[in-house]
Amino acid sequence: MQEKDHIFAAPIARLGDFCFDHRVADVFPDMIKRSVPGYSNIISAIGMMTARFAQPHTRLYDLGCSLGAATQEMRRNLSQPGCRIVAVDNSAAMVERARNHLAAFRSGVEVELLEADICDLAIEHASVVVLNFTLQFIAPEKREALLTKIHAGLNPGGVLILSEKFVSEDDTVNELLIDLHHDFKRANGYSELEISQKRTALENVLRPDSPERHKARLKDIGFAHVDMWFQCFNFGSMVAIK
Ligand SMILES: C[S@@+](CC[C@H](N)C(=O)[O-])C[C@H]1O[C@@H](n2cnc3c(N)ncnc32)[C@H](O)[C@@H]1O
Ligand SMILES: O=C(O)C(=O)C[C@]1(C(=O)O)C=C[C@@H](O)C=C1
Repeated sequence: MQEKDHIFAAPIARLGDFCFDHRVADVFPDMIKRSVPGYSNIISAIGMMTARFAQPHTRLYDLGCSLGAATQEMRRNLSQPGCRIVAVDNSAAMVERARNHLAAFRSGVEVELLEADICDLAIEHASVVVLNFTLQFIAPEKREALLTKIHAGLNPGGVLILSEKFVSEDDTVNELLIDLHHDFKRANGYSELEISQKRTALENVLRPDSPERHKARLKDIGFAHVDMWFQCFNFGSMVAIK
């Protein structure tokens, strides 16, 4: 049985910053499904894009893998020979649970699961790199260096799949998308208190960029083809092909 997310259900006197500790890791599948519109569609599409873009004898990276949902979908869709998936997260609680999750599925594909900061990771011989709702948690001043390193580590024809929460550059649309996201959370059973306490806890740690900012940065770094392939409210996913 999956545990249900009640982390922000009761009033919290001293609300700290949101972090990926063992309490979050324990309820993470329920939390992300009820919080991110389109999450399961994005996971499926990561599998579909893996099938298309994986090149034989290359590495595939799942950066900020949490419990390994994207890793598992990549693994299921990988038929190219000699590939290795490198799944990385800097939360010990996530990595510990990801190890158990991934062990529950039989597969011939090699997965290397690392507890590490993706900003310090070497990225080499890559054909597919996934940042599924991870870049938004990286300090804004470190994002360009990380994306530049990913671009350098990708083979020609390789792909970066970048899913993020966005901020709209139009204030009215931004408010609308945030309201619609909160409606989505209400419809998924979150209370007003849960929504507002989580919003406050995320304020200092999840700093979204606009789609325009992401696109311009990826193009400046040198990706040849960049576009949004999915968006629902203020959440979406982009592809960037080298
Ligand atoms: C929203 S979750 C990602 C969800 C996951 N990719 C999925 O598809 O289910 C963000 C993850 O990024 C990890 N993370 C944040 N900063 C990181 C860093 N500097 N290095 C490695 N992992 C990081 C967090 O620990 C967390 O597990
Ligand atoms: O719950 C929210 O409002 C979110 O922003 C969703 C979000 C995310 O985008 O990563 C935030 C933290 C949790 O990891 C799960 C989902």
